[in-house]
Amino acid sequence: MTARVIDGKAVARRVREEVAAGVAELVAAGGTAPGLATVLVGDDPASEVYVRNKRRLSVEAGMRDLHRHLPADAGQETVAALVDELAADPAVSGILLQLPLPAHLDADALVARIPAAKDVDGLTTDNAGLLAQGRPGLRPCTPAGVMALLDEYEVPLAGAEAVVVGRSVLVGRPMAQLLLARDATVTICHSRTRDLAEVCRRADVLVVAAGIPGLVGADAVKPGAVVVDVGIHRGEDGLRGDVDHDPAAEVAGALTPVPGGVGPMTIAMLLANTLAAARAQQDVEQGAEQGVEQEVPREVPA
Ligand SMILES: Nc1nc2c(c(=O)[nH]1)N[C@@H](CN(C=O)c1ccc(C(=O)N[C@@H](CCC(=O)O)C(=O)O)cc1)CN2
Ligand SMILES: [Mg+2]
Repeated sequence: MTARVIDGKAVARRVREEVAAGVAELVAAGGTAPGLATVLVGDDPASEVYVRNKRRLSVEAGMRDLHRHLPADAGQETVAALVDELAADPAVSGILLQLPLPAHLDADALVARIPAAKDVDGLTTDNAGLLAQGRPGLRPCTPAGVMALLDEYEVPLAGAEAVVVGRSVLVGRPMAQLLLARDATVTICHSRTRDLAEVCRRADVLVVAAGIPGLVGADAVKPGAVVVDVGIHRGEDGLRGDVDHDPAAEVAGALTPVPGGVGPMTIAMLLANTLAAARAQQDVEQGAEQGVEQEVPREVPA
């Protein structure tokens, strides 16, 4: 068997087109184009590429690029002051603090300063708490992108065995919550899991976000399973993921490639979150003008 290729590039393009149509509709209805503030601290080459792509694609979707760049030696107070300034700026719909930050900075403390309504990365404890409680909120972009791919390919989730390898705040934990919200039976694996391959082989849906190149081989894949590879590693012969692709493709029913799988979805979902945040903020402003007491509506992007 050779696995069906899950084409993240194509799905991401379609999501971005839908977001662009949503932005145009918001503006045509008298609203303001969403403003995305990407914040890059330092000059990590991979982060520079990701932020450049986020900016380019946000502009292509009709958004305003409110990018800010700080030097690698910017102190905690300086970054905190910038986040506070963006938080207070009504032109800013969404704030994205590109990770990883230089090691001398306390990333958690900085993320905590982002208002939940502008947290287009879905990383604040407010948005994580809403997700944990199964309530609407802004969702982390990579796991939201994985869910959009699974839906696009009509992967059944209710009652399915889902295994997530990795427990990061950015991917593994929210991924497990999103699958749980869709009634999958979810297992989270990590560096201390005994017999990883055996646990993975139970999965109808296997999501690998461990950050270890080629960690998951064909022996860890149930025949016919849907395998989603979140890893991205730069080697001498190009990019590779956490899954040993070619052998796994002989066993899986469907598999995401690296590149061209989950990566492009991360940016597409960021744009969807930014549009949702802008809509919610502009609804609130209209509500306030009409004297209506209204809580910030937090939409779950498609
Ligand atoms: N604040 C955040 N920081 C980081 C996040 C995030 O979601 N929020 N995720 C990753 C990096 N990331 C976005 O920031 C990201 C990674 C990969 C891609 C992507 O399109 N990958 C392509 C390959 C691109 C290449 O050639 O390098 C692919 O897989 O096809 C987009 C975004 C860590 N930081
Ligand atoms: Mg630190």
